[in-house]
Amino acid sequence: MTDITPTDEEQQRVVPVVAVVLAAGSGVRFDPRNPKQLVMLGGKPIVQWCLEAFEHSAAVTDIMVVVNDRVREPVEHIIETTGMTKVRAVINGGAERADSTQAALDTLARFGVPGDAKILIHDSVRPFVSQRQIQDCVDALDEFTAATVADPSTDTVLLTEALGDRKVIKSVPDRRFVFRAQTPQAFRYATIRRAYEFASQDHGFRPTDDTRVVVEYLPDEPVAIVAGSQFNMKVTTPEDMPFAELTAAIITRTSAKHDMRQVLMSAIDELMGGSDTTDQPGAPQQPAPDTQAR
Ligand SMILES: Nc1ccn([C@@H]2O[C@H](COP(=O)(O)OP(=O)(O)OP(=O)(O)O)[C@@H](O)[C@H]2O)c(=O)n1
Ligand SMILES: C[C@](O)(CO)[C@H](O)COP(=O)(O)O
Repeated sequence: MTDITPTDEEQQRVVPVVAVVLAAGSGVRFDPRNPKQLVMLGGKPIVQWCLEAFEHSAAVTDIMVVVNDRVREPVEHIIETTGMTKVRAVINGGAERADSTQAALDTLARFGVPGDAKILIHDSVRPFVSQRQIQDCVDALDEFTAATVADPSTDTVLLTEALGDRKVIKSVPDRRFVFRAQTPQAFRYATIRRAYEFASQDHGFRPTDDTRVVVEYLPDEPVAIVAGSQFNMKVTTPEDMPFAELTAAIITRTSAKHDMRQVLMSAIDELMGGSDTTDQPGAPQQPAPDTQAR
């Protein structure tokens, strides 16, 4: 494992924390005529939920969005009209997910991002990433060079092989060790860059996520698991929409209640002569991690 213990001088420096939001997919399994990253969910496009989560994160310093020609204009419109301040670039992706990540890594190199920068790569179609998950990814990189949000499998997973024209079970992994990969997937820049350099020599390699690139090509670098949840779902097919709509409605309601409590507490605070009520019993609490106000 690479030694990433910072020197005193390095500790004084602010390490960039860059969120890369991948939105260059064509959503074939959803509806290729209707890019899913732009589909409205609880009153705003799916990609906007993700962008706002990173914009509001205290840990994230910069955001890069990876798009295709079809979605570029609407995505730029969202960034402009919502007044996001952390988006540094909207770049073109590639044919496959890994090509889009590669495009982001190349752009970061051109920007001169340091090797110890923390890079969080996120699917634009996982709208409900929580502030806790983002922060836990950032923190995990103080100990590891790679980490991924993942959710323990509640299903028993079957690994299969072909037998004639059927599939039969080859093995059944112990469920206690089985997790479902989610995003963000987080890396020190030098680590993910090196893994992708190796992968680029291997033309048949088609990873569906970024941690796999580290697992395959840098097997000595452990990839830490960060707690995910079922709410950090990916919108993959139209069947995912009812659950997504329900989750969006719950978050919007919780967030509205939270805002109302904030207004009331400030009013009370003013009436009481300006005492700080935010740390006292009954002071407004953050909504539960998975339903944090965005
Ligand atoms: N060439 C690609 C392919 C995917 N993605 C992004 O990576 C995430 C992966 O989610 P997935 O459900 O696989 O998205 P799509 O590739 O769009 O879906 P499909 O495989 O059904 O076409 C999405 O945010 C997608 O926009 C990307 O930026 N560039
Ligand atoms: C990165 C990912 O979201 C992890 O669950 C996933 O691998 C993305 O793409 P997929 O094509 O749906 O597997």
